[in-house]
Formats: sequence, C-alpha cells, structure tokens
Amino acid sequence: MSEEATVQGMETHKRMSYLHWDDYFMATSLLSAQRSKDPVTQVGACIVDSQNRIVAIGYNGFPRNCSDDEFPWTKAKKDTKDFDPLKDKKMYVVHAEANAILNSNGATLTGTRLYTTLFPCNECAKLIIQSGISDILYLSDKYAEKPTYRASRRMLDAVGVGHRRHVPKQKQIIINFDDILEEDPNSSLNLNDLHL
Ligand SMILES: O=c1ccn([C@H]2C[C@H](O)[C@@H](COP(=O)(O)O)O2)c(=O)[nH]1
Ligand SMILES: [Zn+2]
Repeated sequence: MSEEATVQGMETHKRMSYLHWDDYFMATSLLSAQRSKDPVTQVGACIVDSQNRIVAIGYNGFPRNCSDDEFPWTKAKKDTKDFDPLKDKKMYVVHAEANAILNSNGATLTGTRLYTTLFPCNECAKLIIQSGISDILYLSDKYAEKPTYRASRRMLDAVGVGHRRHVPKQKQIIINFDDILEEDPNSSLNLNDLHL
C-alpha cells in the first residue's frame, strides 16, 4: 500500500514522506554550500532556534566585494621555492559558520543549533562559543586529525557545546524543477530554453 492514502484520487491522510527536521536543516546547509566558489570544499551552515526557525545561513566565500575572479582559490604549497602565502585562499575566505553568524543580523543566538556540512575549525569554534550556540550537527569530519580541528574540539568540549555527526534519515533529496513545472498547466517555461 502506498504511503499516502487515496480515495477516488483524493489524498485523505497526511503525507508521510515529509522531511525530518534535522535532514531539512542539513539539506539547507548543503544547498547553501552549492553557492560556494571553492573548487575543493564547499561548506554550508544553517543556524536554527529552539522553535525550529532558521535564523541564518551561510557558505564559505570571499568577503563582500572581494572578487571571486581576482582573489585566489588555490592553496599555496609551503615547501615550494615560489611559495607565496598571499596566493592562498585561506588568507581571504570567510568560513561558512562565520558567515552564518554574521548573517544573523544581531539576533540572539543563545541556545541555537548550528548545522554545518563540515566540522568547524578552531576559528569558527571561537565564534560559535562566543555567540552562544549550544549544539553543532555536522556531516563531514574529514579534517578531524588536523591541529586546528583538534583545537576546535578541545574548546567545544571544554565549554560544553554539543557536537554530533548528523546521520541522515533519507539517503537523498531530489530537487527537480521540471517536476513542479510539469504539473503546472499555466507554466510557459520550458527548462530546455534556460541558458545555464
Ligand atoms: O570551519 C570551516 C573550515 C573550513 N571552511 C572552508 C574554508 C575553505 O574554503 C574550505 C576548506 O578548503 P580545503 O581546500 O578543503 O582546505 O572550507 C569553512 O567554511 N569552515
Ligand atoms: Zn572555520
């Protein structure tokens, strides 16, 4: 039997395949990460209050008006003879968590949860602690062994900011603009006409 009960083509029961809150907020972070121009790691973050309202979102990128085409997206290699620290993206990138906190526009973040696609670094951990965020849910912890991430964990543990890896309830969430347009008889938009 299908999840949505149907009588004569009319849905009579609530839809059961709706998104779980945590998947919803992590998916929001992932969607936000899609805005990032970083060719290696795209990070998205979403801050949510105790009533499950999104307070702010952010992704990793250069500061406002610092051109994505002028500043470097490369990682400068330390042990090479032409090493130039000014050619390293880390000098310029604002991290996703920092952008989310800045985007909260002064709202109180005490007791909020942060959903992030990557476990936060030490600099982000400082901001998270100072802003009063009380819990972190993350997806990837790919840099766990690096000193900056160990320092982050150390600070978060010292002050009791919770952190756990989010285990998605759903394997995937598909967003297909075509589906919406196809069921709209008034849509004159044909996705094949879009210039992407
Ligand atoms: O807490 C964090 C840590 C890192 N980021 C961003 C900063 C960079 O744009 C990438 C990491 O790049 P790699 O090439 O994988 O080192 O992730 C962040 O937003 N938040
Ligand atoms: Zn960071």
